[in-house]
Amino acid sequence: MNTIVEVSHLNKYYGSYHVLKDVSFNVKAGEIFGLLGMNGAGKTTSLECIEGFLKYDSGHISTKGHMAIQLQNESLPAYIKVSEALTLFSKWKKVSLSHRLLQSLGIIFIMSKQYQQLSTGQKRRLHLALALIKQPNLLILDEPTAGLDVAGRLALHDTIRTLQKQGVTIILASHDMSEVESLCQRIGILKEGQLVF
Ligand SMILES: Nc1ncnc2c1ncn2[C@@H]1O[C@H](COP(=O)(O)OP(=O)(O)OP(=O)(O)O)[C@@H](O)[C@H]1O
Repeated sequence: MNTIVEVSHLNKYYGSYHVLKDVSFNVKAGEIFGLLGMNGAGKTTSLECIEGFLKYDSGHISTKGHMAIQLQNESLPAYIKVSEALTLFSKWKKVSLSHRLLQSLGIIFIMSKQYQQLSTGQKRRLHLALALIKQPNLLILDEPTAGLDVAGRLALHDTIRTLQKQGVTIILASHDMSEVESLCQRIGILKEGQLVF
C-alpha cells in the first residue's frame, strides 16, 4: 500500500530534554493511524514535527499530498459568526463551501451563532470543518474528542469514519485506548518519547 507519511529516526530536544527518541513509523494511504500515549509521551510534539510547525534535531519526515490539521487547542475571535468564519476560510483557501461537509458535521444548524456561543463539541466540529474546507488527503487530529461528552465523541467518531470512507488518510493522537481501538487500523504507542510498540 502507498505510504503517505514516513517518519524515520526522529529525534527532538527541548533544550537539553530529549523528548523524541529515534521515533520511526509510517502511515499508509486510506488508514486511520493512532498515536497512543500517556500525557507528556510526545504525541503532540511528533504531530507538530510532521505538520512542519516544529523543527526536529535529526531524522527524516516525508509527507505526500495536501494536509489538513486540527490542533489540540484552537480558537477564533469571540464575536465571529460560524458563517463568517467559514466564508473567510473558503475565500482564503480559494474553494467553495461544501454543503455536504457542513451537513455531515452538523454545522448547518449553528451557522448564525457566534464563536463564543458554541459548546466545546460545536467548536471542535467547526474547527474540523475549517480544516477540511480544502479537501485534504491527509488529516491530522490531536486529541479530537478531548472534552466531549459520550454523544459528542461517538458523533465525531462517525465523522472520522466517514472521512476515511471518502478516501482521507488520518493520523490521530489520543491517550484513550478504547478510542484508538475502535477507530484505528494500526497504532503506534509512545512512552517517554520512544515508540515502544
Ligand atoms: N515547548 C516546550 N518546551 C519544553 N518542554 C516541552 C515543550 N512542549 C512540550 N514539552 C515537554 O515534552 C514532553 C512531550 O510533550 P507533548 O505535548 O508532545 O506530549 P503529549 O504526548 O502530546 O501529551 P498530552 O497528551 O498531554 O498532550 C512533555 O514532557 C512536555 O512537558
